[in-house]
Amino acid sequence: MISLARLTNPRGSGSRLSGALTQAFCAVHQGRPEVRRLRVLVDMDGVLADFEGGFLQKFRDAYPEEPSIELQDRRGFWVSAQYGELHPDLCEKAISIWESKNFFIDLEPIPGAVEAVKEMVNMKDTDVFICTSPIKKYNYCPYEKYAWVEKHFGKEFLELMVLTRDKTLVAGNLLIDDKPDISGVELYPKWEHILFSACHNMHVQLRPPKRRLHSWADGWKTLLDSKRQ
Ligand SMILES: Cc1cn([C@H]2C[C@H](O)[C@@H](COP(=O)(O)O)O2)c(=O)[nH]c1=O
Ligand SMILES: [Mg+2]
Repeated sequence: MISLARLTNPRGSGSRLSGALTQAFCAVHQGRPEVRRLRVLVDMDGVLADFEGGFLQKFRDAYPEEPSIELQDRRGFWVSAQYGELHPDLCEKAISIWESKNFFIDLEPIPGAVEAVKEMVNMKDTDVFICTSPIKKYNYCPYEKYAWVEKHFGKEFLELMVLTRDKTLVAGNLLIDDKPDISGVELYPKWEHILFSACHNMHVQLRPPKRRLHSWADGWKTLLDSKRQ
């Protein structure tokens, strides 16, 4: 017979994920009502890792003669599109920056992000996943996204990684993400999208009831509580 521990934790790693499964299994087995857990999906670029700041610094280092865009003048999610409007060549030059080795691993954490997510994973009845879209040029990006999480959070957080180009397929209660429009094959994603403020989306007017998280110093715990039943 397969033991519960083996069923929920096949490699013997004491993860929070297997802890959640164990709790649910025990609750049902013992006839207790299962506690509704809150599942929070947290984006990486622009929410945990400072993509925009890292890009601007590396773009200026690589192309000192070219014009660049101050963070306060960024508009629209796609950096490549805004640089392409300055000059057609600059779209490709911008892309070359995040396609380069060490771009993703060198990104600085967004202020307060590491502390907030470390606290979030330890909250009662809460499951957290890091949900991020890799670029299609896969030489460095997926590897470095894992390495970044290990570097800033620790090995055990690798269990929480979800890499997908379509976040609508991932089920959760909340998706904290800096991209204003998140679309994909699922027309009715399970999550409520919370727009995380970033230089490129500051001027986006949200249609109610859409909500923002202005920074990790903003009330993220209140936000989570608003989704609990
Ligand atoms: C600004 C910008 C970003 N990308 C890429 C870089 C990242 O891999 C994703 C964004 O991921 P997230 O999970 O939505 O944060 O998009 C890009 O290809 N072009 C751009 O201009
Ligand atoms: Mg993002």
